[in-house]
Parts: sequence; C-alpha cells; structure tokens
Amino acid sequence: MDAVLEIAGLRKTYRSRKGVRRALDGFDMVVGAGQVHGFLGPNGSGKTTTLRTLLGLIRPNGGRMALFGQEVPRRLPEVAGSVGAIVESPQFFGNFTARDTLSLLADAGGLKKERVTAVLELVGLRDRARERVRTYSLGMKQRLAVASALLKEPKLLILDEPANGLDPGGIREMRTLMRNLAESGMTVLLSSHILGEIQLICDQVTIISAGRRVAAGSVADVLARHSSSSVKVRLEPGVDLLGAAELLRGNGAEVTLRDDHFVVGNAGNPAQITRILAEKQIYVSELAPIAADLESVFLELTGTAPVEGQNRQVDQVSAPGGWGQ
Ligand SMILES: Nc1ncnc2c1ncn2[C@@H]1O[C@H](COP(=O)(O)OP(=O)(O)OP(=O)(O)O)[C@@H](O)[C@H]1O
Repeated sequence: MDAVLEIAGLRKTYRSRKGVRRALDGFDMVVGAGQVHGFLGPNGSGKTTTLRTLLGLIRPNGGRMALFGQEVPRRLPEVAGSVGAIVESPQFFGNFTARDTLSLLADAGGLKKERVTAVLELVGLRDRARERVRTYSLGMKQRLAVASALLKEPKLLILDEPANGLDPGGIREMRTLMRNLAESGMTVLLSSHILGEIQLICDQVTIISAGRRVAAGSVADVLARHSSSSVKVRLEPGVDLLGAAELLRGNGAEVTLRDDHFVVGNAGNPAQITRILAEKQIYVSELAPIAADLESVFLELTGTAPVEGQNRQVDQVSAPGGWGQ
C-alpha cells in the first residue's frame, strides 16, 4: 500500500495558565492512496489538533509526520500543492456568487479559469453558481468550501467534520460527493463523529481517544475485531425467563432481560449458555449473535480511557475473552 499520509508517535501538549493538556499522546495513523479514510473520535479527542499539526498550523512536541513520503512540516512547501484541506469553516463574502468566490481564489493561486467551472460541476453547484452565497443553504456553503479546496486539483483532500450542522439531505449530498471524489482517484481523509456516515462512506477508519489511536483498519475488520460477543437468547414458550436469567447470572454471565428474550453480553462461548440451561431442562429456541455496528465499537473503545502515560494501542490487543471460555 502506498501511504499518502503517515503519522507516528505524534505528541502535542497545550500549555495555558490553567495548566497543561496533553492533546496528542503518541498518536499513529496511516492513510493509503485512494482510500476514503474516516478519522473518528469523541469531542476533544485530538482530531482537529492532528489535522492542524499535519498542515503546519500547530507545532508538535514530538513524533513524525509525512505526506506523500515527505517529512512534514520540514518538506511541507513541496507537498502543499497536492493537499486540499478544510479544517475550519471558511468564511465567504455573502454578496459574492460561488463563481466570483472561486474565480478570485483561482486568480490568487495562479490557476486556470476552467478549474472554476470544473469544480462547480464536481460539487453540484453549477446551476446555482451565479447566485449570491448569502442565499445558500449550509450544505451549499459546505460544498462551496469543498470546491475551493479542490481548485488546485489536490491528490489528498482533508475535511474536518464536513457534515457538521447538515440536515439528512445535506449529509446525503456530501456522501455522494465524497464517493465521486474517491472514484476519481483522490484520497480523502474525513474527520467526523457521525458514525453511521463513516460506516457508509469510508473504506478505512482510525479511531482516536484521548490523543491515542485505539483502533485502525477497514471498517469490516474493526467491526470484526471489536465485535461484541453479545447473543440474543430466546427460550421455548412458557419457560420462566427470569429464572433462566438468574441461573446464567449465577455462572457469571451478564444478562439483560427483554420482553420475550434476554441478551447475554459477555458470551465468548455461546455453547456454554445452552449447556448450563439444558442441565436444568431449560431449552433454547433461538441463539443469535448480535451484530456490532461502528457506533457500539466506538463507544466501547473510546469509553475505555487509555492508561495515562502508556502508549497502548488497543487495536493490537487480542479480543477480550468471554465468561464461558
Ligand atoms: N489552543 C488550545 N489550547 C488549549 N487546549 C486546547 C487547544 N486546542 C485544543 N485544546 C484541547 O486539546 C484537546 C483536543 O482538542 P481537539 O480540538 O484536537 O479535539 P477534537 O477531537 O477535534 O474535538 P471536537 O470533535 O470537539 O472538535 C481538547 O482537550 C481541547 O480542549
């Protein structure tokens, strides 16, 4: 895999009168060419700090970063032309049209006028390009921001929370745009806390928590590696559900009762459930694994605060065992 972006052991500490805050604590990330890579983390986990550091807007306290194989920030001038980024909501003049705005930016960057038409087409603003920006919806303004980042034909596009504040229609449009860009061969790095979106759009994800990577890989791999070992258990009609649940709890199982079934949360070995129940002549009519989604994996991983001072990569730790193993 050709890495477009590599970060290893990145550290950033903010110092203020209120004290010292370790925003990045040995953070690692690799983004391969052609990926739509989701960068996920809860509020304050270090996403924006990572992106700003990568773009030379903040100086790190340690670690290594490279874009297209060139060490940054030292070699940033050589690779900056290949990177388009929106890390803060850009402000546009409300009285300008989208075409005026982009033409101005294209002139300032010494780019050809044709690029303006091309990017308007790409982000789906062609038909509204002669209207003033102040009449635009938030989604259209976001697309204009993406258009401005696309003017210089970047090979890597970095977007910090592009779907922030958008309604479902706007989010869907942004999703289509990301997919189209990826199909054109561009690598896209997308920070977000909208997990459903990341699951739909991205091939690969990196999850950050408290300034450290806690998971990385393809969405399918991350789900499989961290998938919950919960199973849904349904018993034959007329069987005492509560009694069966108590029996399993007595054997160390985490049981949650539902209306007509129960869920065993730490079922590393589901056969144990049927065995323990069958010994008491209680028979299972349904035993089904509960599929994990990115949201539950995210909550599980980021809810587990990494150990202070240790550069622990949770994704390198084998899956936790269940009570029945
Ligand atoms: N300029 C600053 N001075 C002091 N602390 C800061 C500064 N910028 C960020 N931080 C702190 O660093 C940590 C990481 O912040 P960062 O903005 O990178 O997180 P984030 O993942 O982008 O969060 P969000 O999703 O809320 O934007 C937070 O605890 C934040 O309060």
